[in-house]
Amino acid sequence: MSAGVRAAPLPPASQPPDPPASGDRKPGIFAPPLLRAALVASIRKLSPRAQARNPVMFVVYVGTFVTLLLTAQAAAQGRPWAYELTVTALLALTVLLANLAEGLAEARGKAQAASLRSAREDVTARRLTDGREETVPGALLRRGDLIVAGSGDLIPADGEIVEGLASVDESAITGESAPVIREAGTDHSGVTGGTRVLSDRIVVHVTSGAGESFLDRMIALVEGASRQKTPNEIALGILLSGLTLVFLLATVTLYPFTAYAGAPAAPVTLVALLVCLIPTTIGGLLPAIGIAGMDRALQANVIAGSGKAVEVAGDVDVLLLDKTGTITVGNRLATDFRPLPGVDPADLMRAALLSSLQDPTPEGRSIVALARERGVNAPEPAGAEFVEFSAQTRMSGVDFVTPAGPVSIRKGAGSRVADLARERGAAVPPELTGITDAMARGGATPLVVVENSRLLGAVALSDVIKPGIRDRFEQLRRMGLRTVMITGDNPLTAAAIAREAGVDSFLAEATPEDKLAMIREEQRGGRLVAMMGDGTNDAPALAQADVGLAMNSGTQAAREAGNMVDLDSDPTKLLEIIEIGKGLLITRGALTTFSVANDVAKYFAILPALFVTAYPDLGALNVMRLHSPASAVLSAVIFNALIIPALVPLALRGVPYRPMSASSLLGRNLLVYGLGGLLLPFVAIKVTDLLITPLF
Ligand SMILES: Nc1ncnc2c1ncn2[C@@H]1O[C@H](COP(=O)(O)OP(=O)(O)OP(=O)(O)O)[C@@H](O)[C@H]1O
Ligand SMILES: [K+]
Ligand SMILES: [Mg+2]
Repeated sequence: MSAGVRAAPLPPASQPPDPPASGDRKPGIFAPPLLRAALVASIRKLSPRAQARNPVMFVVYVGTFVTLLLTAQAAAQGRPWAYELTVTALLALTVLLANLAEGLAEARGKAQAASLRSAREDVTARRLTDGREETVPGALLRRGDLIVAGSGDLIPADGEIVEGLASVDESAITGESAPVIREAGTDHSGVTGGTRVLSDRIVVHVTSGAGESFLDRMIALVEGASRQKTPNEIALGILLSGLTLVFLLATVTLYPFTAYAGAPAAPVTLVALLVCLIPTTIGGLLPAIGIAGMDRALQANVIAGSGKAVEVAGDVDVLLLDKTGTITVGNRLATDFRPLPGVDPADLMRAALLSSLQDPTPEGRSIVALARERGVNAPEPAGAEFVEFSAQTRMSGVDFVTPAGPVSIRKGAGSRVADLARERGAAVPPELTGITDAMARGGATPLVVVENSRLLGAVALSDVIKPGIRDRFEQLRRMGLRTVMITGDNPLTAAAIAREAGVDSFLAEATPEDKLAMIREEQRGGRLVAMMGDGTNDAPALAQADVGLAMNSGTQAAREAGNMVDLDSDPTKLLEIIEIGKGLLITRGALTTFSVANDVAKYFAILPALFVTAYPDLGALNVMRLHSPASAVLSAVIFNALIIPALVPLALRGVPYRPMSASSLLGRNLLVYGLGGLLLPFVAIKVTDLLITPLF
């Protein structure tokens, strides 16, 4: 198998566009092992320090102690205390259930991360010290170490290949069984701990020691120890704390009213009322929603550097995408040779072939294949010096010496090669633009070939638009995002592909510096920008973008510059990340709406019942006809506690949504979650009241 891979190396960037199904890594939300871990966590989170992180739930926490004291007081004074104790138990349950929601989210994230991590444990490493090889446990590796991995070896740590080339089985990380080629000095030099070398030998510069790989960092983030609140979470937290304060004042001022009416409300009842009124539902679910966003990124095989990165993805306004390999399949293949008038087609094909014999890009290899297919063959000239393609020069070629004199062949972007031909003293025939424009308008990339000072013609490189990409851009547009295609290709080809793919705009003949400038420009206009990349020259742009998704196969510089890494190295993953980010923000918004609507409804459900003794006239308002003030309060507190676990699946899976503009989405969610949140408590509290009435 490895021999086959070697004979026909796979272009590393041409993995299937569709991410592997992630269902196999997704355990059920209440799966027993997760539930057990979450239960333990929910007890551990009872410490005052953990509770103080969440102001809304902290009020419930303090309230529980207050009602406990009131229970003890009643018992000490010989009064009945069953009602007090029940309220205390229900408030404690509320705190525990909120902890459980967070614990479940953490357990899920940890389970996913652990299944990724298990691949890399107990690996031995062949470390190179002063040219000598020694075997050490993988856990002892440090950043900066050099290791050797040969055929069949597991790579013990994340790193960058500094010497050699190998085909690597990354299925342990990506779930993708096709081997990929990783090579020193290219944009595919990154290797990940836990993947296996199938053939050849590589020397790897370790970039993260034991416990500090991307994966380790993500596990720590999910585990909460190093989890920090995101800006949106902090803003919402302040809003919820404000609401809590308002309700606290409202509840406290109720007391004088009831006292004045001659039937002072019991302090326990006031605490219960307060807990029902403050936004405990969203307060309890908020951490779980944030963790779930990171979980979902991990399920998509994307490792996020922080929760903020995922969240920002949901707010992105502009998406910058590469053409070749992102919008198109990336296997740009030579499909035609078009000689200039007076040029023998065989001369064009021979020159194109010679200049490509050592060109390892898919473009170069396909030119060799097409020329041979058309019956042209030429051996590599002795002493040939290959000139590698670079995005700066947009050319590649070969120089060699024949008995007749030196020969210099270049092939590349039309404008660059025409300039070069002029420099070499050639006149550029007017027919050349006709040939290249015709190719470009059809969406192909023309490569112009020049031999010494003679222009020969052009090679057409055709690429195929990825299936389904048009629909995805359409979806993004409906969500209010703008897509911009950036390409090193000429404007005509760019325009043709842009039109076919349905992107909003494009930037052609772009250098890596242009990318960075464009991101800055958008950001100056107050927009959030997402981009993906894999090369060292993408690193500045990845660092500048608000969401920078680096390919795992990319260089170390790119992986460190971005704030996310895609283990599948699939450029279209950016679209998925944006959907995950949007899902996170929408879920948080929907559950906040639901929670606040709930609280309002509870207010109207309980108050009339409370005051009916003091003000019998309020009986008319008591539309729910609850059994008694005590049963009304208990029903509301029971509902308030149980709604938290009931919404855990929604919080973790995310609110289902269809791509649409922010305003129509807001309208729709207000209707579903606002109206639903208003009505549900009435029904649920009435049913609970009926169920517990026999106990009175
Ligand atoms: N192997 C090659 N040899 C010579 N010229 C090439 C080769 N590959 C590409 N080119 C030329 O260089 C141009 C720029 O290539 P570059 O990789 O920077 O951008 P691209 O692949 O066209 O677009 P994208 O930025 O979307 O990947 C191409 O449009 C083509 O004209
Ligand atoms: K509440
Ligand atoms: Mg390219």
